[in-house]
Amino acid sequence: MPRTLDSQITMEKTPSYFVTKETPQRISAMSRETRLIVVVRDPVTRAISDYTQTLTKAPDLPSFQELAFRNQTLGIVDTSWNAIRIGLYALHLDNWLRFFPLAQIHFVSGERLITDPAGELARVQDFLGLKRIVTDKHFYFNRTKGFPCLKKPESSGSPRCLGKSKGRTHVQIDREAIEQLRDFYRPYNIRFYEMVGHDFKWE
Ligand SMILES: Nc1ncnc2c1ncn2[C@@H]1O[C@H](COP(=O)(O)OS(=O)(=O)O)[C@@H](OP(=O)(O)O)[C@H]1O
Repeated sequence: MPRTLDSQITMEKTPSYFVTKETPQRISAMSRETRLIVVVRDPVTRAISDYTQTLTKAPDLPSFQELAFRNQTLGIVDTSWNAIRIGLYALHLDNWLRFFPLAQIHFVSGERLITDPAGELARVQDFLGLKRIVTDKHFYFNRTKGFPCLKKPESSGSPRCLGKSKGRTHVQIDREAIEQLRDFYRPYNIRFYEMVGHDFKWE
């Protein structure tokens, strides 16, 4: 980690941290004061997004259903497939809570990050004890991209959207498989809402 002054915050972003068993212990050994920010979205949409992303790198991949279910007729989900396992937020959080208090972990809603980026960023800034510098005026909705993008500060530069790999059109998955996955995730989601004290309304 780079050195920082008292007035600075070091930030590091690695999506796999939240779901890697050894990470909480390692981060805690480095600094118990670390604050953690996790972006979570509906685990069913997340799994489809994950699959869509993998498919661009490996077009011969088996179908989503083949990977997601051990037995689709019986509705048995394959929790060993990463795209499914990552969405079991309550289980990953259990692991973190052995090393960090909940007050040091902030969950950003992936859905609201799209519909209300400034609102989500306000909560992140509050969590980090920062002044609310990033506000509504820093975002605009880009119709071509279909997502909010960053306006560049007043005079300099041009607007900045996230790259092509963010916000891809998802692979179409049949209704039945989606319902089966919703049923599968429901108890884990409810437990997660209870643990963090917030209902993300994934249904
Ligand atoms: N402003 C803006 N622009 C574009 N995309 C946005 C934005 N805000 C959130 N998102 C959502 O971010 C999703 C991609 O992020 P990832 O978590 O896959 O990124 S990472 O690869 O883990 O770094 C990506 O998921 P997909 O839509 O499934 O591609 C987006 O829905």
